[in-house]
Amino acid sequence: MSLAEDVNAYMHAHNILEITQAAIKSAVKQRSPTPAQVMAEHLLAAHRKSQPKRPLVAFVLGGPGAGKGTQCAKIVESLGFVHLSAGDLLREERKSGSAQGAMIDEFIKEGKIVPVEVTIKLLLAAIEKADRLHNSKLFLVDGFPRNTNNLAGWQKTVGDTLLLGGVLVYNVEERILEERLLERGKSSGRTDDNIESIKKRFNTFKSETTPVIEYYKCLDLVHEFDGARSIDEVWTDTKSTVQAMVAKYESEN
Ligand SMILES: Nc1ncnc2c1ncn2[C@@H]1O[C@H](COP(=O)(O)OP(=O)(O)OP(=O)(O)O)[C@@H](O)[C@H]1O
Ligand SMILES: O=c1ccn([C@@H]2O[C@H](COP(=O)(O)O)[C@@H](O)[C@H]2O)c(=O)[nH]1
Repeated sequence: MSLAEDVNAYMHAHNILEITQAAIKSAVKQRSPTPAQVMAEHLLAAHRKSQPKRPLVAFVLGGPGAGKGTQCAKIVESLGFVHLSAGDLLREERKSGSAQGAMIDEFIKEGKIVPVEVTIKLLLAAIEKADRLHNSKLFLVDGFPRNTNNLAGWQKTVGDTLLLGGVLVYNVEERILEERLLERGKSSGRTDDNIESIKKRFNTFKSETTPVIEYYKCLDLVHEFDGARSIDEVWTDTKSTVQAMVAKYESEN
């Protein structure tokens, strides 16, 4: 085969003429003074659309008792996300009775952050299972990343294989959080819904989780909510934010 034939065959096999013509059309349509830029953007968008969809992840953060789980349940019900609570996964793992289970138990009671390798392994296994069994593409990761070590672990292990659409952050003052958690503690059976653990969890949130939120603010990924309002008021804002996040994801992927 000659070089010209080879080139022709390649162009035909990969629709290069059609792709290039569409890029040229979009530059001409816009009468852009920078056609190369418009064409490059068009080609990139076309490439992204042709790739298999990366799952979308939204992190959900806020102090203990801020209403993360409550809002996540509503997002699942109304917008079809899969909810993965890092705390729930750790509590489930704790039941295993292994040495790791005992370690998790101790960390939870003390309000300390479990080593990132343990949490990421549980999160990724749950994401892979939901993707494989139900082709789920929308995930809420609730209560993670809890500190900068979690953040680094996520970036190293997950990188760009999942698309971070945003970080939902619920702000509530400690006085209200304490009331909510003590009330929840009457029936939750959680070993950390007592005043000693609650104080420790507040300290961990302030010293370790706040820097993570600040980091994502710098990337313009944070959506903050006043979580002290009624559940329905918080939901109204949450819903419109998450709907916009999904719409952007669907249009770009
Ligand atoms: N907006 C709200 N107003 C009043 N009570 C609320 C509100 N949101 C949640 N609650 C109640 O506060 C308690 C804590 O809520 P939730 O479990 O959703 O918080 P969380 O942030 O997931 O907590 P944690 O981090 O400890 O798991 C629950 O008993 C819940 O019913
Ligand atoms: O990424 C995480 C998430 C949670 N933990 C530990 O679990 C408890 C309870 O978490 P909730 O989100 O309130 O259910 C938390 O205080 C940590 O001890 C963790 O280590 N890493």
